Amino acid sequence: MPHSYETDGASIYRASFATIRAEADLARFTPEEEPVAVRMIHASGMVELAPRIRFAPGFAIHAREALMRGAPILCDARMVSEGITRARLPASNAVICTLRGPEVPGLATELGTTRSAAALELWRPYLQGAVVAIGNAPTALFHLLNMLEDPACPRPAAIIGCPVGFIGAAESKAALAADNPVPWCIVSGRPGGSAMTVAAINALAGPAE
Ligand SMILES: C/C1=C2N=C(/C=C3N=C(/C(C)=C4\N[C@@](C)([C@@H]5N=C1[C@](C)(CCC(=O)O)[C@H]5CC(=O)O)[C@@](C)(CC(=O)O)[C@@H]4CCC(=O)O)[C@@](C)(CC(=O)O)[C@@H]\3CCC(=O)O)C(C)(C)[C@@H]/2CCC(=O)O
Repeated sequence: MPHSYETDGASIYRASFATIRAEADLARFTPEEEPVAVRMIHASGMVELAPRIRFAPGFAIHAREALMRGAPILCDARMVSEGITRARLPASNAVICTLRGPEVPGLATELGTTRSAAALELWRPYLQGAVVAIGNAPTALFHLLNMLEDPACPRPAAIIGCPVGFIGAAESKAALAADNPVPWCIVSGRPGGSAMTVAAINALAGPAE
């Protein structure tokens, strides 16, 4: 007997968002933050994620305005850059991931760090006013914070810092929230990942559902 299931994509999205709004505690989010949190929960399948999603004051407004102005989106991993829905971007924004640049392995050896962290050195020409999306590598987020300690380093408009894992993820996100270099969004603790980070960008880029 064939399985019966919902086949309409738009209906699936509608039902998902309605379920999240019925089950997750979203009361503390501002109207600008709420659609971002909903889409991050949607990408993770976990309404329990809500208390871990944290925004610096004004993050959602700053990030959305930057995207509207045409800011580039700087991604730590291809899983992030590939996931961004180009049709939602308000200004045909450039989506940049430098991880596979031919110079990156050598740079990583020279700097004594991971390729994910070294690749951020290639962000410098694009960093001013950009929207940063770090969804995989804790070392990338730590490296960005170290770069931003230099007052001469260009400032992004907003940072989504949601690396995942057991080594450095919680610590790098706590450091971002504590250092407060520019408006940020984090998922506190070990959870995070490319999918949640992409979801945050896709929410900021397009209309609220
Ligand atoms: C230690 C690393 C971690 N990776 C994690 C989780 C995932 N990574 C995937 C993939 C395919 C990639 N991870 C790399 C970024 C690679 N991962 C690392 C590094 C060794 C170090 C980064 C760090 O610690 O900050 C990193 C390599 C590097 O030198 O920077 C990747 C580039 C490896 C590669 O293929 O060469 C690659 C990213 C490719 C891309 O998208 O461009 C996973 C899919 C794992 C898998 O294949 O099984 C998964 C994706 C998670 C996600 O949602 O993004 C961790 C858990 C983040 C981990 C760091 C923390 C830890 O606790 O270990």
